[in-house]
Amino acid sequence: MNAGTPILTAAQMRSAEQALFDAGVDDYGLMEQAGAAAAAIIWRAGGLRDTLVLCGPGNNGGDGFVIARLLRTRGVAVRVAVLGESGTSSSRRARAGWDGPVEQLATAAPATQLVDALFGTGLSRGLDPAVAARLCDLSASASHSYAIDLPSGVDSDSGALLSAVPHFSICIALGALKPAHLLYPAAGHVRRLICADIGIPASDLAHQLMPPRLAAPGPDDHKYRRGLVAVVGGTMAGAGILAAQAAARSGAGMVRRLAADGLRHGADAIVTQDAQTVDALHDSLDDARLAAVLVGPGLGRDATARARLEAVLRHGHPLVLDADALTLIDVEQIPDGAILTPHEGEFTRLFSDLPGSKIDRARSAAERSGAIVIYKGADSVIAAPDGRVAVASGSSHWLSTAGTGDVLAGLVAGRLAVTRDAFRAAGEAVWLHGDAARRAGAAFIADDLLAALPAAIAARL
Ligand SMILES: NC(=O)C1=CN([C@@H]2O[C@H](COP(=O)(O)OP(=O)(O)OC[C@H]3O[C@@H](n4cnc5c(N)ncnc54)[C@H](O)[C@@H]3O)[C@@H](O)[C@H]2O)[C@@H](O)CC1
Ligand SMILES: [K+]
Repeated sequence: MNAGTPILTAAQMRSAEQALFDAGVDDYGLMEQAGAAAAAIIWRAGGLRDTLVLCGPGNNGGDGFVIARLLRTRGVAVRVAVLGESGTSSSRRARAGWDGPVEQLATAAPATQLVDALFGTGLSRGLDPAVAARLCDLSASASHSYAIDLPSGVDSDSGALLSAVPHFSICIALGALKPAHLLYPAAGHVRRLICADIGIPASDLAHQLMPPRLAAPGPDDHKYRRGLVAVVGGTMAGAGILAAQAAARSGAGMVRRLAADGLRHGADAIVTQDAQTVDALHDSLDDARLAAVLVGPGLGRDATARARLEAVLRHGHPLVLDADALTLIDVEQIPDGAILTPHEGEFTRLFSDLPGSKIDRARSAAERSGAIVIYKGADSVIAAPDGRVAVASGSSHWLSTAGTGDVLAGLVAGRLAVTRDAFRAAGEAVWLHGDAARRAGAAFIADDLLAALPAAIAARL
């Protein structure tokens, strides 16, 4: 998987900054660099619009003073309003560099553009209600608003809203992404996210999910080398058929649907095998060429479903567990290296007691189960047992419709068969699923994603 922009917690950000200072980087110099990067983005987006910069008491406020000074040198009509005194040496220096008037947040008049430099990663609790209300009012009066590093009031590590938070046109992340840039609800308060490079080294295991690089088949490829996928059917045939069709359009060489419902077809390219009985299912799974097996979509939750799941587990093929399989299985039964695709409810049933942010919980679940976990949602988090994490952003909210999970599960199985690398397959599948949704537009149904998949794949070759 391509390494995307790193995601750092507030503590990781502080140690990354400290490492720079230990290596001789001047701490005020870093603030100047951060402020200059942010000012350049605001200048490009906003030009000469009159601007109000809100500066808080910490280094986020310091960034605000640098931004104000630099915008003014470009001829922008800038005003500054503060909340309290500047409390760090760098922020005091930045404030001293601003030679314009300083207003108070409580009484400052609105402007066309608002720059929120009240709080960043140092926020420890929600804003005072009067301060939060003031921020929301000033933001509502502005036509464009910019959050410096983070919208003030969001918890950087979890993406929770600690107080009322307005919606921002642009959030300028400084040095690295923070979990709150990608995790909901905070992620929903920013229309556009830009990460400004200020020389923070990319050292962490968590990254934003990037567009994958896929390979087209070569001259020596054949259907088995490209990957044979089996989709285990159950009581609800439609879910398995959707998943099998997604697997068939994922780049895999061949897909078999091991049907429990007779021989109802989806696409003619999919081989449907009659595997109604557990014995027949065993026979079908007894094939060393199987590169990925998907079980769960439409499986059912009764004794027959459980027997089918246990048959699958006994064969030891590379596995994707989805939907009903995640409801039937216990954590200790999950084979090492399997891929799990839980939504919130399934995740909570399997791993109820895990603390922390969605990233923390996905990472702990992967470590505990030995599996690759795709913790689904508007902000899907992919975690591996070795600590690697990729977070997908910007997915279409139209995906919240029946059957899209079956399509994702089929895609995951297909990419697993192609790549034989579970973490990579998970990332590729989540990306392609999101891109297919973007291509499908509005009010689509799960079947429409299937039609969009070849173009999504072609775009990544
Ligand atoms: N270390 C550095 O030199 C750099 C820091 N950067 C900026 O610095 C920010 C982090 O700075 P800080 O650690 O100073 O933190 P913040 O500026 O986010 O805020 C910390 C201050 O706010 C107070 N505080 C926290 N929650 C509060 C609340 N709810 N109500 C009132 N006061 C509250 C704290 O006691 C502290 O005084 C980053 O987000 C980024 O904007 C960037 O300039 C890059 C360089
Ligand atoms: K801010």
